[in-house]
Order: sequence, then structure tokens, then C-alpha cells
Amino acid sequence: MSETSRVASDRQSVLSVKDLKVVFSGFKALKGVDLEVGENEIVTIIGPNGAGKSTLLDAIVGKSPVASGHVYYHGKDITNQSPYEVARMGIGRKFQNPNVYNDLTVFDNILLALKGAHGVFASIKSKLTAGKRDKIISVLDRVGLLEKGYSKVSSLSHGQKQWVEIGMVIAQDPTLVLLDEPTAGMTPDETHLTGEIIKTISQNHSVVVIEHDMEFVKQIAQRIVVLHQGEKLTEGSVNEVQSNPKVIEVYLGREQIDAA
Ligand SMILES: Nc1ncnc2c1ncn2[C@@H]1O[C@H](COP(=O)(O)OP(=O)(O)OP(=O)(O)O)[C@@H](O)[C@H]1O
Repeated sequence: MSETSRVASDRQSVLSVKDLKVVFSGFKALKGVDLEVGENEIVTIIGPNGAGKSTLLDAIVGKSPVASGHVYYHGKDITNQSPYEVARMGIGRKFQNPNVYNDLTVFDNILLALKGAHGVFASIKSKLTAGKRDKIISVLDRVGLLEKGYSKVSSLSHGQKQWVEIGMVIAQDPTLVLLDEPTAGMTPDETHLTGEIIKTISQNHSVVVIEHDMEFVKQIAQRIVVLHQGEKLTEGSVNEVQSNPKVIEVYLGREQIDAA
């Protein structure tokens, strides 16, 4: 057993994906993938375009239908539950493009995302309790936006908008946070800060991150899962994955050529 697998098995299981298959009109996008995520763990998924990374997250949250296999969350079978049910149970998902209210302040965006919020107008006009205010401030602190609370989201940089959305996800108190390419389009400084935000978030949540930027992967990664053509090629620590000849052949070699 590798060092990283041992660390994973020592943690309380939050998510357990078993032999998951997803088929789109006869095309096998996932051909039997396993994935384990432990409490407060950061698992990073890498792999070439079309490997099935987003499909795996979609299948976990009930957005893509699972043909066979299972998704267990805290030991409960949640396979093919509706996205609404999955979110309600405590799995938060952030997509690639920020889905924020540009004309509202950062603070109000987080307020709208809080559990129990009912519609934009009702949420903003309802009395702000001290509990809600403290909660929003704590979220803003964790995503590095404490000083931007009263700025309109439209005035923020692309990276800051991504952090608002990460804040909106964690405001719902998920146990597990799924992030699909959170650093896409970010500057190097924003990318680095995002890594620090994710490490902070992992103190209270388990996190699964799909990512292409290997510098960023090295910054955050505890365990890396490599997907290729709908299958898990390997998993392990940064060093284990980077020195794996199969990974170099199908992915890292390609990334290095693309970066040159
Ligand atoms: N709704 C769909 N209908 C048909 N085919 C799909 C659908 N969603 C994904 N696919 C196909 O499944 C395969 C896996 O796609 P997926 O988006 O999961 O890959 P990915 O690893 O996330 O790639 P990228 O890094 O480019 O985002 C691709 O060949 C894609 O074209």
C-alpha cells in the first residue's frame, strides 16, 4: 500500500465511488471508475481533455445518469439522486464559469447562498440576524474577500468572482465541495491564492478539485487521481504520479509540450 493510500484509508470515508459507468448514446465516458474521498481530504483529479473528469463530478451530483456502479456518501447510496437532493445532503458543486449576481455586493451574494435563503428579494430585505452576519463574515474571511464585502461583484476581477462563488458554495455548509477547474483564466497570483483558499477550506470540508495547472496541483495536492479515456490510470502522491511513465506518456508529456 502506498503512503497516500494509507493516509486515505485512515480517514473517515465521506465519498466512495464504486465501478462507476456513464454512457452517452453508446459512448462510454466512464468505464468503471472508483474514487475515495476522506474527511478533510483534498483529492485532485487530473487527466487529458475528454478523460471524463467533469462527467465524474456530474455523475456524483446526479447531473449525468449513472449506467452502473454506485456513489456512496457517508455510506449511503446516493446513485442517480437528483442534483437538488444531492446538494441538500451536503455536496456542493462549483462549475467552471462563475454563477454570481453581478449587480449585488459580495456580501449579498453570500447572504443569498446561505441555507434557508428564499429568493433574492426576500433574502436581501429580510432582517439580517447577528448569526447570519457572523456566518457571512466567516465565509468572506475563508475565501479572502473580507475587504471586498461591500463591493459590487461586477467590479471584481475574474479571480475574485470565482472566490465569491466558492464562498457561495461553502455558505451552504456542504461536507464535500467539488470544484471544476477553479483557476481557469486566473493570473498566477490569483491561482496561488486559490490554492491557499482551498487549503483553508479543507480544514472544514472535504474537497475534490479538477485541475490542469500542475504547479497548482503541486501546491494543494494530497492525493492525485489520474483519469484517461474514462478509466482511472493511477492515483498517488505528486511524486508518485509525476514519475509514473504511463502518466507522463498520456498526460504530463503532453502538458509539457503544450506549455513550451
Ligand atoms: N452530455 C454529453 N453527451 C455526450 N457526450 C458527452 C457529454 N458530456 C461529456 N461527453 C463526452 O464524454 C467525454 C468526457 O467528457 P468530460 O467533459 O467529462 O471530459 P473532461 O476530462 O472533463 O475534459 P476537459 O478537461 O476537456 O474538461 C468526452 O468525450 C465528451 O465529449
